[in-house]
Amino acid sequence: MARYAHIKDSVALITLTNPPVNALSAAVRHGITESVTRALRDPTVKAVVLCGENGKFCGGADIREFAGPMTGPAFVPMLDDIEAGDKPVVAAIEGMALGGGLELALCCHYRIAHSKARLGLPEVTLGLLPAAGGTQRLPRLIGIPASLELITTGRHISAQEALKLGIVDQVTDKNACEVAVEFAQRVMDKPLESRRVSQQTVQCPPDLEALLENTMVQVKKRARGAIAPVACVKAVRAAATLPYKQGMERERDMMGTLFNSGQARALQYFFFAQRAVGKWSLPSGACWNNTKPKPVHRAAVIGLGTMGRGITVSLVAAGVSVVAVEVGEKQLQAGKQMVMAILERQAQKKGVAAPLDLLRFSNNLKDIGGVDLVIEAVFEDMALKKQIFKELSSVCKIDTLLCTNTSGLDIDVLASITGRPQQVVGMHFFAPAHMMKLLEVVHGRHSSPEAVATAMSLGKKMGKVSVAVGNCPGFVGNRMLMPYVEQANFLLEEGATPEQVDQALEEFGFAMGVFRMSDLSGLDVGWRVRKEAGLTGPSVAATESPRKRQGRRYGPIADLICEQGRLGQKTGCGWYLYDRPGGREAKPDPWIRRFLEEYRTKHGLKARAIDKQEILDRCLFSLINEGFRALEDGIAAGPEDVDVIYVFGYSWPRHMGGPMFYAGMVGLARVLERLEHYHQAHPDVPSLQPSTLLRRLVASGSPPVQQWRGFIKRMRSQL
Ligand SMILES: CC(C)(COP(=O)(O)OP(=O)(O)OC[C@H]1O[C@@H](n2cnc3c(N)ncnc32)[C@H](O)[C@@H]1OP(=O)(O)O)[C@@H](O)C(=O)NCCC(=O)NCCSC(=O)C[C@@H](O)CCCCCCCCCCCCC(=O)O
Repeated sequence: MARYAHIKDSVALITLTNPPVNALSAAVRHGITESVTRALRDPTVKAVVLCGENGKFCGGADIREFAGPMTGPAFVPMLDDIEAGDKPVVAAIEGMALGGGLELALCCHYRIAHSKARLGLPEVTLGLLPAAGGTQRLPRLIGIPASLELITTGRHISAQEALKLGIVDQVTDKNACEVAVEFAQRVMDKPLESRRVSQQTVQCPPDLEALLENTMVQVKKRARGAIAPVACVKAVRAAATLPYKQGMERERDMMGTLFNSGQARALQYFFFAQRAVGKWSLPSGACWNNTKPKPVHRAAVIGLGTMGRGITVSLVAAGVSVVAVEVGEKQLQAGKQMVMAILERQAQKKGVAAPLDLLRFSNNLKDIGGVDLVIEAVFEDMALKKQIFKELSSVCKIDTLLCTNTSGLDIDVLASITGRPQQVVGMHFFAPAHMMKLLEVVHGRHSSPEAVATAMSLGKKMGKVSVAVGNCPGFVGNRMLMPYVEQANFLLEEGATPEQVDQALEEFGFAMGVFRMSDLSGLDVGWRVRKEAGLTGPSVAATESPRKRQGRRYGPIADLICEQGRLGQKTGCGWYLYDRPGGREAKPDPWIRRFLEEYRTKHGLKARAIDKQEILDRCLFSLINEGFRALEDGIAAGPEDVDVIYVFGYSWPRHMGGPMFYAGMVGLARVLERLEHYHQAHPDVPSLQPSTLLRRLVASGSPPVQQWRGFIKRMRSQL
């Protein structure tokens, strides 16, 4: 796990060998300890170079080991011994030095980085802090302000930035290992005292207290209840105010708390969940490693509204040449201006030229004949989309992939309009599409594995986290959102206010509560969907009770609000009041309060006090229940898919792992019991009826979320 070689007469070369990222597993730590001891004892060795196999220095501690009891050499004494040794140790950083990997480099006396290497202390993203001396050594090396920023965000930086900050001593375009060996030969006789970072004093800025306090306020605001960023600030404070040894004690104590926390478990689960969703598979057995994607060099985007603009920007930014089509001249010009402005802003930030040569605008569908892939992003109207797909199948070359950005309409219906249903897939982006990381790739009944592979790989190229999902109304994300929104509406009928519901959800960790989110995206979006579904509008029979649809409870409040022209931020009022149309600051609206009182009186409803727990239980558990149903139906392949969708697409707090992980944390039996309780109280609300999968999991002793895929497979094969 660490290879030892004696080279150039006087240099010991120690290579970490634990593919794919040379993580510091117990075996690797054994290897390092043994090799360093050997080098320090060998009188013919005058200097040591530490590097990683396959051009990767080290990706940090082995995260998988955190799930069980830690064995093997402890990190801190191992690193302290390297630093205290009497022979210079040079870290040759290629690929990455992250987390424990960077901490390993920080205890070396010199650091040489390859120009393409990335460095960082991302422990905070795993619910931890850099507990192998990172919080104490980094501030001594680069000062408090830069350390605070790097440790609390977990940001990866380039070798060039690391050089500027003083983290590395040299950056090279050559083989970093060879450069480090030459470097080691030059410094082998130099004194080491000044090179031991732990022995240096921390340079504190004069306004230290204000800086720490200010950072704490910012971090708490961003953290939405996450505890690790707060601990990171406290650990850096310890570096600034305490001697090294005491600082290390603070670091260890805080790590002890974080290490065993539910948040750390959730974030570490989520790290692997993100990687698991890339390994997609279809019911046919086709999957990520047996299907080759087609290259996409030229694409077309149809429709230059909010979605089309964001998709165009993302494609161009990924190096794909795009023809953006919009039929109306006014919309075309407005879209063109916006797309170019965003691309120019992005390029300015990076200090490069905007790739405008990749971009063409047209008002004629015939201009897209030669593209490899089309993404339709017009208004959410089935008739319009059908007409476009019909045209696309006649103007596009025979092997062009036809994709739709629908947020929930039936992919199979669109595919059936074309003469090439196997080449139709959904690419459901989230607004704003150039910022949001999530992409649902929807496979229809006829979608070919190659079409799915191409959309998945294009999504990755565009910097998205692509999740393959099945075809059903709302796919995974919006399907689960329906019962969540429905419960929030019912809570208003029963006595809650929008701000009370939102406050409970925001305290839970959502960036925005359901009503503020709805105001932001526009209340007309859901209104249109409900009209299409025949739940409201002229298709509803006059004899139908306003609070019942097809024998089920229905909450018409959102429809009534829309009928008043209150469509959210864009109209200056929705569930909240804004200072102007397009305003952002939501204020409670006395009009809504009055409206709700009158509504309840009209329908003979008596308002009751509703507590935070009931709000959370009903909104979250109904959403989770639908997640179980999506798993049961095979629409989502595994709980990781659902969780990644919710964290990246719907701002579910990452430190809660995602809805399915959260259900496991709360206890599946409790989720089941609460759903049963609320379903008994509201028998006319089917979304509260516990799903079969949830019942079966509970009956099987509530296995951990990591085992659900196997369980679901077995459950399906027994049906
Ligand atoms: C490294 C990457 C940037 C590479 O990205 P890339 O896109 O190229 O590849 P993938 O992301 O797909 O990864 C490939 C493959 O590798 C797996 N993997 C990656 N990194 C790790 C890792 N660190 N450990 C394990 N496995 C890893 C990944 O899962 C993929 O495999 P798969 O099968 O899933 O496809 C990118 O991967 C990346 O960003 N990695 C994570 C980097 C990171 O976050 N590093 C920090 C790790 S945490 C750490 O280092 C902590 C240190 O500070 C040490 C602290 C010492 C703590 C000691 C414990 C003390 C306990 C005290 C408490 C006890 C209290 C008590 O109970 O008494």
